[in-house]
Amino acid sequence: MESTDRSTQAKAFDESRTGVKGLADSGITEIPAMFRAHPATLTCLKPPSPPQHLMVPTIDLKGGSVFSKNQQDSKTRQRVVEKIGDAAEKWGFFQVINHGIPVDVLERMIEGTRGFHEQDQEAKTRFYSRDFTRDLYYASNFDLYTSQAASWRDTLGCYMAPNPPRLEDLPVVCGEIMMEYSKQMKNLGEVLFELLSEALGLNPHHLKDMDCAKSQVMFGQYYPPCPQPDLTLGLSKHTDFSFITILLQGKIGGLQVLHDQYWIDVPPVPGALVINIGDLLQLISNDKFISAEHRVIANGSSEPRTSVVCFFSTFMKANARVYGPIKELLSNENPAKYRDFTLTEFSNIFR
Ligand SMILES: O=C(O)CCC(=O)C(=O)O
Ligand SMILES: [Fe+2]
Repeated sequence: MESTDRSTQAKAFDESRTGVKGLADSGITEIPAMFRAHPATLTCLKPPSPPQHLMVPTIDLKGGSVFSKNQQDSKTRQRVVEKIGDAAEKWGFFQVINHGIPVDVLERMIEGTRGFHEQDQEAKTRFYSRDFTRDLYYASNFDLYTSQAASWRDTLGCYMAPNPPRLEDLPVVCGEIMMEYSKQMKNLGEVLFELLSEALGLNPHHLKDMDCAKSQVMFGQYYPPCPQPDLTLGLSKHTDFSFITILLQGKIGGLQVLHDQYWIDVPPVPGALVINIGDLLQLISNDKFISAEHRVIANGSSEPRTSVVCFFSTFMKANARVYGPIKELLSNENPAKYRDFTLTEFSNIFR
């Protein structure tokens, strides 16, 4: 496709403000050319099957033992710390169960997100924006004008912390559950940063004291059924610009992580949350933990796929705070692999 065609199509799509859901609802049987992925990407969608034993680790946080400071639970906690450290080093991804967040909160968050994307177009379009520094926006494809091909997905984005939005500024259909879910994410995030600090051999408060748990951005991702799922992606391969990311997937799979040259499915596990290490934690851990590439294949089912992503990150907001490899982790044998960056510099690179 000519690049001018591509940008004309992208502009018309953008100006329609109806997102990919609008295209899917119009009943098209072929996806527009601007969504067709490059042949090399498409080949990569049919990779050789990975060996059976390669599975993203699932870690049981066993409520009480990880959350309490009880002495007799310290052995269980130590084992959890080891498993988390191992997963963060080798995979950059793991799932957690028994994390303490009630199932009904997870379900209501998925339903709320779906409700946002499935409400009347007018109710949604008033939030439509390509200014991703805004506190709240609904849009399709952050990189609409720059990517090789667009992806089959719409997004509701919101900065939730440290300055939470006002309930009255949030969409009615999902505002309350977003506020509640964000509090739950803060609590779980703090527990995870404690465990990750210990896994790095640091005191449990180290990462929290560096403000890793302070900023939160939430994405309500919506992947409508795609008429030609073999020709595009739901979300192209990327790493996350965050310290960590907590992902809630609905019932429909599609998330894959790149591990040992294989694309490995991360199947939805009822009640579980997926945790992944982002670029910022890879940087401050001096590559001890890895920010793994991942992607979402286009949704070939007849139901929409919904996921809720909570990034511990300032994302596109300007922030002068400086981060570099943690000094306590460095030695003659392990010199710093990165220089110090401000978060603003980092987000410009990411952009
Ligand atoms: O929807 C998903 O399962 C993954 C989303 C994701 O990777 C992201 O938003 O960065
Ligand atoms: Fe991601």
